Amino acid sequence: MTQYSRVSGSVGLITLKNPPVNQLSAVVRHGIVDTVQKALSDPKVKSVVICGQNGMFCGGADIKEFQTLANMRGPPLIPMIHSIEAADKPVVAAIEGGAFGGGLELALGCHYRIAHSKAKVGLPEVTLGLLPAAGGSQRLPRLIGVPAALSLITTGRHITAAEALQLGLVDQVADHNTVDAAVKFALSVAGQSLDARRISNFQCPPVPNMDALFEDVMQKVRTTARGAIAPIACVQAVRAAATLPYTQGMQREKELMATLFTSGQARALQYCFFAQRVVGRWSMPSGARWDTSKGRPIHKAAVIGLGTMGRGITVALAQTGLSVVAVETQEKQFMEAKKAVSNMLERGAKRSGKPLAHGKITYSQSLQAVADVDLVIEAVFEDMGLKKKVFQQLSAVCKPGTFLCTNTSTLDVDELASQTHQPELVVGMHFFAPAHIMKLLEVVYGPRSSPELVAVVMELGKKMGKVSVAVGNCRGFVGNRMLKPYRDQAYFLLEEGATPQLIDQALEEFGFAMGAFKVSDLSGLDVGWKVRKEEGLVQPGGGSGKSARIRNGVRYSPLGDLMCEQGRFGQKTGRGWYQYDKPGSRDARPDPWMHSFLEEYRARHGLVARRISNQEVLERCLYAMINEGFRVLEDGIAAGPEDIDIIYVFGYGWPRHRGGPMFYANMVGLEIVLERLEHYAQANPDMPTLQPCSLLRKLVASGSPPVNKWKEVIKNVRSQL
Ligand SMILES: CC(C)(COP(=O)(O)OP(=O)(O)OC[C@H]1O[C@@H](n2cnc3c(N)ncnc32)[C@H](O)[C@@H]1OP(=O)(O)O)[C@@H](O)C(=O)NCCC(=O)NCCSC(=O)CC(=O)CCCCCCCCCCCCC(=O)O
Ligand SMILES: NC(=O)C1=CN([C@@H]2O[C@H](COP(=O)(O)OP(=O)(O)OC[C@H]3O[C@@H](n4cnc5c(N)ncnc54)[C@H](O)[C@@H]3O)[C@@H](O)[C@H]2O)C=CC1
Repeated sequence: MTQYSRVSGSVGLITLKNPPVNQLSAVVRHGIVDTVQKALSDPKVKSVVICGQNGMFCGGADIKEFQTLANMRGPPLIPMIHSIEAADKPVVAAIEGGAFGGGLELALGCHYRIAHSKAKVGLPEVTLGLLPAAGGSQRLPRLIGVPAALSLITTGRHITAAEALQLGLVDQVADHNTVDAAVKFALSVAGQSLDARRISNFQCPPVPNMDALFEDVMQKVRTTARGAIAPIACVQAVRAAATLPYTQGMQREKELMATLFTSGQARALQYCFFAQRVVGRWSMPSGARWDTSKGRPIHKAAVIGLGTMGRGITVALAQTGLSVVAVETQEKQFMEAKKAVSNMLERGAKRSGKPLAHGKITYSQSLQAVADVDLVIEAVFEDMGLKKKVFQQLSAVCKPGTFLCTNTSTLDVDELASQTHQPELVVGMHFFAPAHIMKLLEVVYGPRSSPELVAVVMELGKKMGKVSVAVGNCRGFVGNRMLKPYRDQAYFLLEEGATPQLIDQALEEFGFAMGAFKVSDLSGLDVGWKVRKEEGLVQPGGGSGKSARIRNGVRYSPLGDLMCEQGRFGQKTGRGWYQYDKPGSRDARPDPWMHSFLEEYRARHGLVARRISNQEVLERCLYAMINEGFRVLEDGIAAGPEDIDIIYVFGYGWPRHRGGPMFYANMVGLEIVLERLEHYAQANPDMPTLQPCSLLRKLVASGSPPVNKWKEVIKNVRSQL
């Protein structure tokens, strides 16, 4: 709703009131239309201020209304904003908190904008698969120029009030009460001509070499968009602003929006927006929940093992302002880690403009140094024997009540918990490399983990700027468990006739940041080799004949093992599925050696190469992964499909505009996914991961409900188990 009052004698004050972010729902738009009319027709009112309640101007259109066109009743935004701009009394936007999307477009329709120094503004529509289609794509370039508008609209980034002032997006920045400042300002401009204040009348500031600029930006956007269409439409809309009169530009904005609005990508991106918030409302099978479990403050933390992960975790903790004790036993690693952490902190400080967090870290080569910390994160080698020993030592050294966390990527968290005096105080904190940059944190609880600890760790994740997802304990948890069948299929396809390039290209065209083989080269083939050796799966030389490709009764590809035997560990050795200029280089080039290696391998195993289509690559890799996702849901390891999707979008390079694997399955059609899995399972009876999961069958039998209704079917399936 919207509140109206007259203040300081002659200022009409319109306050948007719609928690949580004063989003422009139909009722608010009604309110704005009515109150603006009231203010303009009241002779005592000489100027108008629009503000929002509870320190927030406006979070934009109500995204929930976008679910169906039928939801979008009420006055449309565009004429509403035009009538404000056309008013003959000055209208001032008082921006506290933030003005985003339609909220900023409303402010751009006002004649003046005053922002609080802590406020942020932006046009984030692109992140929802849309463009600023309430005139934003046409007014912003006219106000701040084409290059700056392109940067804001194609990225959706939020900027500070100071940057907005510098760009000319706001007229004044207030340090104290913004509404008071706006009212004062409104009094001072009452009666003044508004001719030069209506942005739709402006010409876009001229740009030298405009064609070249747009070509360059379009090229960059196409490269980074990974198949997303909204950033491209955003460039096209700004181009219309730069080249067409306002009314024609608005027509173009409308046409482009019509295409985006009903696209699957917009649905996927809006699903991700809400899914990201859903995962914060975690629950455990015991019934413990985010809103009934309280954590306690952490003042001092420790990291054990300063290799690749420990260094990043130390930085991430220090950047939250915590005191950190960093422990590494090997002298060489100890010295290198100190230097590396210091460099990472310096780079972080430069990037963020925040002060260095150096002083908060103390280094030690002894576990005794962690005696007084509140929380420990262990990041030593992925070796159960070693980790068990470390947990026994931690349990003896740490003060009672210390939370003990492991960064293991696959091992059993419960087994580690059972090494300690207080197993309820142990969880997994699974970071992703590089740990100070990657946004995902899988929080792995066991049957004995205390809700208090889960609350503490979820909160700590938030402080580190992570998207934290609470999941149950099983091998590989959610992310790595689902990755295994995906990777296995990629290997099997190589055996059957594909090349690493063919598979990676299909996956990258789908939108993955990197294909399966480039990821494997990046993380190192030796990591999986070590695990497979420990599991007794590796036979030197790979064996020969069909039986060599069956281990424990299921299909197995020894290709990765053979690569490792040849020292091809990936980027670190300069050779892997691709070749690199030198060890450590990142520029992957196809390696002709691979061709003869695969030919010889196929001959040895009696395999005849066949043509593999992109469609088969996608169906086998993605549907195998999705099938495992259904098993994860059935087993209760993830609370809902949103948890899986957010893990994949933030941790595994899944294209956000496809919404995550489970949302994607829903978009493709569950009956189609089921039919294709049945087809591939029949052709490959030795690949049990292709056998459709019973939850998938149940969902199809229940009429393939939309993803937000799966939980009901899952509940039924679990209650029958
Ligand atoms: C605002 C924030 C920065 C606040 O952040 P924070 O404090 O961290 O809180 P959150 O946890 O994020 O959010 C709290 C709570 O609020 C909910 N929420 C936030 N924003 C919105 C919103 N805009 N709508 C609804 N709900 C919102 C959020 O979900 C949380 O609730 P919970 O889920 O219950 O936990 C941050 O929230 C933020 O960034 N918000 C989003 C800002 C944003 O992206 N705004 C842009 C929205 S899109 C927009 O404005 C577009 C337009 O205005 C254009 C409209 C033009 C319309 C024209 C339509 C033409 C259609 C043509 C079709 C033709 C087809 C045909 O005819 O065929
Ligand atoms: N590398 C990756 O991409 C990811 C790794 N992980 C997990 O993180 C953990 C660490 O992995 P990395 O950092 O890659 O390993 P790493 O090999 O780079 O580092 C491990 C470090 O632990 C040290 N260490 C060994 N025993 C120790 C002890 N008793 N006390 C103190 N330090 C000790 C080693 O000297 C080494 O510096 C593993 O469990 C791994 O599975 C999790 C996510 C991603």
